[in-house]
Amino acid sequence: MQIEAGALLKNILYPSDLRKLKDSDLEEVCKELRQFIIDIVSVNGGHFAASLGVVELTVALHYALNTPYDQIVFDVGHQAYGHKILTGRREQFHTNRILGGISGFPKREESEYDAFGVGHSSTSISAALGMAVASAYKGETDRQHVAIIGDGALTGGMAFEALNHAGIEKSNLLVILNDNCMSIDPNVGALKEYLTSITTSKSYNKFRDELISILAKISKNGPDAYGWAKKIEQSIKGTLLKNANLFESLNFRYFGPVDGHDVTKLAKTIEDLKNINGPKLLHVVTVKGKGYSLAEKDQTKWHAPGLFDKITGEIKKTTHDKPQPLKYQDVFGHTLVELAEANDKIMGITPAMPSGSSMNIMMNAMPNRAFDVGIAEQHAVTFSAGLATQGLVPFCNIYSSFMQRAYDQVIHDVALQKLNVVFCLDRAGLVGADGPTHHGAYDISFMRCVPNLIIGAPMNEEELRNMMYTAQLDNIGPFVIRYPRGNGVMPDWKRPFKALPIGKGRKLIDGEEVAILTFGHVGNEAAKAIIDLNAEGIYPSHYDIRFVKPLDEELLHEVFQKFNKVITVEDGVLPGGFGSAILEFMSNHNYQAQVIRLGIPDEIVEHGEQKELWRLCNYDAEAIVNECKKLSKTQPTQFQVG
Ligand SMILES: Cc1ncc(C[n+]2csc(CCOP(=O)(O)OP(=O)(O)O)c2C)c(N)n1
Ligand SMILES: CC(=O)[C@@H](O)[C@H](O)COP(=O)(O)O
Ligand SMILES: [Mg+2]
Repeated sequence: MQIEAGALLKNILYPSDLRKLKDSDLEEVCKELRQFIIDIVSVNGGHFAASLGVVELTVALHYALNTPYDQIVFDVGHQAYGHKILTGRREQFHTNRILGGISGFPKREESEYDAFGVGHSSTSISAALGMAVASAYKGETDRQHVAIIGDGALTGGMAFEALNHAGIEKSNLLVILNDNCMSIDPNVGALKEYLTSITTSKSYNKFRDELISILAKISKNGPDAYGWAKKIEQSIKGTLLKNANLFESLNFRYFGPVDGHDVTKLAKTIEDLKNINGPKLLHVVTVKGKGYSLAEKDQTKWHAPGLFDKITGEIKKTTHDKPQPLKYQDVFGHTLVELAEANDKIMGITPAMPSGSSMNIMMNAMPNRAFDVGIAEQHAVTFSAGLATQGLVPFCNIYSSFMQRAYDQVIHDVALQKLNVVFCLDRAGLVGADGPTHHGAYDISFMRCVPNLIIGAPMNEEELRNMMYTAQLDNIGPFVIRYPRGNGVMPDWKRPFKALPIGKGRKLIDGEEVAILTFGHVGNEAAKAIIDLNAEGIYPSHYDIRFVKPLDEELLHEVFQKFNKVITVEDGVLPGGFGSAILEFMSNHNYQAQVIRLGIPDEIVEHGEQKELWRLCNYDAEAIVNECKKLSKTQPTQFQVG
């Protein structure tokens, strides 16, 4: 749906158009931009509050800088909607996150204004520093490089690795810290408390604005003046902050905190900072959800609210004929509390996703036993390992794609030491509208090759509960449980716990001619397919393999002794995945069969609705029906592997 932009915004196709306006027009541009974001996100969905919070910052940056020559790197990128609208994509913005439409995150192939592809957090300072160093090397002394990083993203270790490096480079790097005291949930940690303390330091704030513009003016007048400027700055800051500013200690010149909603002042400040060389950090204070009062009040809910009525603020429920089963994440959250009530060794850990993972259920019920450690996946894993060394049973819940960050920790700190950490990988498989940065595509492949791991995927809520129950029973070493984004399939999910035999699958349907082997929730697609196939007189067997490691060899011998036509289905990449594990088994035991592997192909899968993507990747019920029909017609003269 096309939505009309305001009178000024309508004439801004690119930042060069914005730069033709007077600075007295900027406030109106912000108003129109904010309204445009509200209009489209309310009918289209997507990330909301973060983009509203940086409207002024975005306008000021494109006004003061010479983009795309000057480069802006957004951290995470969920706040870049204003940037997209101002940089040639206003007319496509209604396709945001829709199959075939523009991406919800900055993406290099989409626009030359998107200096760096993002989605995962805490990368902006490293990337912008790389660009700044490259520019210096190429003699592009006039080029500006800006990293915009939120206070949440700054809790990620990578951001500190980059600050540490940038502090000794002379490159022209501006880090803008967008401080709104929020991650998706309220931001956490000592750093957050530190930022609050400098934001509220009255004595320092008194001097800040004057200091920035005086420095910029003096700096412009040559190297001597620059030396004087530095001295004045150091003595003022030294007195006021007693050399205690974290960023100053890392050789950054620290400016701020400034009001992130005063667009003209922001534009002037950014203009001034262009004249100050070396690494510098501008601390900007904003309100997440600014300009939409409901979002300002409940920032977590409005981080990505789904569709809503922009007038009443009512969030629209997806309409279904009958009540939907619970989301897997909620089954996890409630089950964890139930288990923790009975087992006082259980602890909960999430790196910055309390609401997304439903770890907040345990955090509310047992605040001393559940931790949000910030956007710090590596730390989350090794912290869990530490807990496990003391006989506790940590349930460390990490989205599959964010777990990519902590791979060495899984191997070095958990698997090698055979520690009883339970990894719950939420959002495993294709996640939908967030797209390739967030698809939990790789975990089966990258986990399967690590010794000592047990890796299971529940086909439904009852199985998830039983896997979680089994994982905490005995000290059985690291246990990975992967499950998808979205709803389960059982209305009555809360069934009594049963211990599962580790490495044992189950035969769900005893059929003939073709065996369908599934791993996890995709088993439900096979179940649907089998109903359709039966109607056409085709009766395949269905095995829910449950554990990709260790594999149920006994069950697989049964399969390959009976069938020479096999389909494997998984919600993960085919290279090295579940189907590959089955091929390895066949090869190890000299079985020959025609095997069709269905799953995510060896290519980047873009954004779209989950079901659309399953269709596109050919592993939904329809695909299983088609492949099964093809197989059942084939009379193999020669065995093939597909
Ligand atoms: C590595 C990684 N872990 C977790 C996330 C999920 N995530 C996306 S945005 C966000 C909060 C970011 O907070 P902040 O940087 O302060 O931005 P704000 O939303 O406040 O503008 C989190 C935790 C992510 N994108 N990447
Ligand atoms: C930007 C980001 O990384 C998160 O906001 C992510 O989009 C959350 O995904 P879910 O909606 O699946 O929790
Ligand atoms: Mg924040």
